[in-house]
Amino acid sequence: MHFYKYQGTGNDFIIIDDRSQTFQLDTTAIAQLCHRRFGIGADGLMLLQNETGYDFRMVYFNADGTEGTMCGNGGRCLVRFAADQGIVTDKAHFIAIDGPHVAQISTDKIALQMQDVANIAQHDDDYFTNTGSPHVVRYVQQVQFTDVKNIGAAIRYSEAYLGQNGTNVNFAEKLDPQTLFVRTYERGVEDETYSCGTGVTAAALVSNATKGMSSPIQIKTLGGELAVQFEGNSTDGFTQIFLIGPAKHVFTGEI
Ligand SMILES: N[C@H](CCC[C@H](N)C(=O)O)C(=O)O
Repeated sequence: MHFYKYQGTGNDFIIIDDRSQTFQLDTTAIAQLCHRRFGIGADGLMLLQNETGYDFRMVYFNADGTEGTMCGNGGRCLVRFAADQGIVTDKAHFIAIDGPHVAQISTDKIALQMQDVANIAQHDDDYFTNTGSPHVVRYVQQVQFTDVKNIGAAIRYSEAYLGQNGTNVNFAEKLDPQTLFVRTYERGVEDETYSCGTGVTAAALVSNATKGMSSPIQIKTLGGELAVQFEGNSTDGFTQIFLIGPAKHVFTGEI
C-alpha cells in the first residue's frame, strides 16, 4: 500500500489515496500504522475518497484507530495533498464528517473554512465549544510550564464531558492583544500534539468572547504559527471562520 506523510504545524498525518475505495484496515491496523515505534508514526490517518458534487471526501482516523470528528490541520494537509496530486488548483471544495468545507490554496499556506460556531458554554473557569470537534479552552498563566498531558487527560475523562465521548483540551495564554499561545491535549491521540487546528480555532473564538481579541488572531503552537480569521461574535454566532497556516509533504512510502 502506497502512503504519503504530511504535517501542518507539527500535527502529522498518514494520507492514503483511496479514490478506488479499496481501503480495508481495521482500528488495530490503523493504530499500528500511527504508532511512533511500531509503525510510520502519526497523530492520525486520512483517506481521500471520491464524492459526487465535491472535489473529494475527507475520512479521518485518530492515532488510536477510531474515526475522529473534524480535524482542522488534517483538512489543511489533505487539501495540500489534493493540490499536489492535481485534483485541485487554487481552491478546494470537499466534504468531511462535519459537512462541506472550502479552502484557498497558496504556495506557503492553506486557508480552510471551518463550520460556523453558534455558541460557547462556560463550565466553572473553563469554556467549551464545538468547532467540528469538541474543545475545552482553559486559560493559564504560563502555558509553557503547564502539565498538558496530565491535566488535559483529567479534564478529557471528567464526568462533565463523558456524554459527548470526552473532549479535546486546550490551554491558552494571551501573549499580546493579537496573539495566543495554545497547547492541546488531543482525544484519540491521548497525548499532547504539536498543534490542533479545531483546538486553536476554539481558543481564538473563546478569546474573542472573553478577552476582547479581534480577528485575525495569531496563534503560536509547539509546531509553528497559525492564524484564525472570523466574522461575528458569541451573541450572534461566528461565521466565515478560516484556519490559516502551512501544510507540507514530508515523505512518501510503501507498506
Ligand atoms: N488535530 C485535529 C483535531 C482532531 C480531533 C480529534 N482528536 C477528535 O476529537 O476526534 C485538528 O487539527 O483539528
